[in-house]
Amino acid sequence: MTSMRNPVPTAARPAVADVAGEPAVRVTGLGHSYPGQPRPVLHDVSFTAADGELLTIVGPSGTGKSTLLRCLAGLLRPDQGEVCVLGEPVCGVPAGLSMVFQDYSRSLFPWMRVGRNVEFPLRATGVPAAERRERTAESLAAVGLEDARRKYPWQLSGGMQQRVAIARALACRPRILLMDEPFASVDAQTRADLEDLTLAVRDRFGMTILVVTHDIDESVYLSDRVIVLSRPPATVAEQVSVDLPAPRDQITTRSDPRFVHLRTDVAAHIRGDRAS
Ligand SMILES: Nc1ncnc2c1ncn2[C@@H]1O[C@H](COP(=O)(O)OP(=O)(O)OP(=O)(O)O)[C@@H](O)[C@H]1O
Repeated sequence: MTSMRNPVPTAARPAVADVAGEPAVRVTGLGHSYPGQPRPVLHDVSFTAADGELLTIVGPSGTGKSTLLRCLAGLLRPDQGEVCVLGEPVCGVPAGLSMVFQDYSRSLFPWMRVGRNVEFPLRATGVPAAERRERTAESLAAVGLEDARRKYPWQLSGGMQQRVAIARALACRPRILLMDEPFASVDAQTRADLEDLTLAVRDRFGMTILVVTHDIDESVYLSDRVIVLSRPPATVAEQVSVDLPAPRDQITTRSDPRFVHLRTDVAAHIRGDRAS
């Protein structure tokens, strides 16, 4: 497999507002119900993410993790509360925010070569051709796919396709990256590589990353903080700070006794065995 340890571009970020003293993401009293459903999915969800922080969001199956992420991305309008991204209330997809979905096969266009896929959002936002080429090359290099530019997505493995999806998000130079179960559809080794790629990207860009995952070990390995959602209607049951040293390493970090303690703690909070 191509090396994933290539440098991630430290490129200029899009011009987005920064409101002094505001966290990168602020969620206040968020509630959401789907039409026709007997009860709300989310109820009074509140938390913040600091600039450069990596948060994971975990919780029981079907509790509203993806719904929460879609509210943050401006894809769903909550019926209660407020989401602020970079100090601005969200009422549409915020500038400076990109999202990576679980299903890369549906998020990439099969009829476009990899390079075209990566530059697609840049074309849509009117980035000039020379800069599009530069950003596409940088982003593909960042995920170890510099040689795949002229291939079609269906000529790549699942893990490589997800790296293309990550490269496409990086090409937008986001301040905030949302990832919805991004590694759920790849094998264990590729998953570990993509986890390390995510940490490398965060370190290089200093971007704020929020990851929804079902995998408790992954949540502890990646996080500065784990947000545990309760059963529906979901609220924040617990926030677990992860004080494991950096840089993290798949072998050393996961065999650290503190890692084992933290994963047990998160698992207990998901099951509702442990009071806040
Ligand atoms: N578009 C929709 N219309 C109606 N109900 C929906 C819609 N999307 C999700 N739901 C319901 O909202 C609840 C939360 O779904 P969501 O996908 O946000 O949970 P999740 O925690 O991400 O799930 P999982 O753990 O299975 O990935 C579920 O009961 C789901 O059936």
